[in-house]
Amino acid sequence: MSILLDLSGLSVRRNGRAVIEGVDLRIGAGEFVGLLGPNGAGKTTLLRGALGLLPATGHSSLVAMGQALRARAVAFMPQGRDIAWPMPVEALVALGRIAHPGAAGDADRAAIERAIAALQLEPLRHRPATRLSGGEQARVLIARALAQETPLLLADEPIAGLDPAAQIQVMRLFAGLAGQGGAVLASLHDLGLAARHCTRLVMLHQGRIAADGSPEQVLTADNLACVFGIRAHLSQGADGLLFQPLDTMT
Ligand SMILES: Nc1ncnc2c1ncn2[C@@H]1O[C@H](COP(=O)(O)OP(=O)(O)OP(=O)(O)O)[C@@H](O)[C@H]1O
Repeated sequence: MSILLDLSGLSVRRNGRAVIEGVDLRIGAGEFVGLLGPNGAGKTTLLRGALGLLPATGHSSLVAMGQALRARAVAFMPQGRDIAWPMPVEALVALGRIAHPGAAGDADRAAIERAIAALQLEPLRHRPATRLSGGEQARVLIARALAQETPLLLADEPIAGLDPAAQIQVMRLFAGLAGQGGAVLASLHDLGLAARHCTRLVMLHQGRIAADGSPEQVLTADNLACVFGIRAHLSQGADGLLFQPLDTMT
């Protein structure tokens, strides 16, 4: 399995406080990894530190490769959905091709069309992106990241604010990217969708990895109680894993 992300001893401080501490994480081709953790656990900080968007100590293969190679190795969908300019949806998706010199060639056009089709944006393609709903804007930003056609995608809460059908479509899309030999690392709060669609889960707790493995290995009663403070039920149904939160521990 070729390794597309290699972090070792990655630590990030914010405001003088250690927010990510000594994270070791290797992600290989074929993996769709859900990055889980309660609010403030450090998911965004870990993603941004791995990308070199926040100063970090330790090793990140993405930082080590330098900016030019990185733009072809990884795409990033940030948590913030701010779209500043009223450019048409298809022009915004096309920005994903900036790392590929010779923009507007056939390969670029094809990549943009694939991304628009994957996120079902055809009816919106000529609309100014600033005049879309929050969920529609999220789909446009996922499409921009997909148009980059990198082997690795990092996505920070990509399905937040999407309706149930769009959430499932995006999770299937990411699983498909992994199935075709890419890799996806996505922070997620929906543990049910994470359990059903991710090949592997990484659970962060106070800046450290508390659990890393298959959904069954990670979503244990002990981990859910200790890290999330909830009681929940995980079972194997006819359609796959079913996760049901039941109550808080307090
Ligand atoms: N700009 C900042 N300056 C200082 N501390 C910050 C800053 N941004 C975040 N933090 C702190 O870093 C810690 C981790 O935040 P981070 O955003 O990485 O968490 P998260 O797991 O992504 O949370 P959420 O699920 O709420 O998005 C939190 O304690 C947060 O208060």
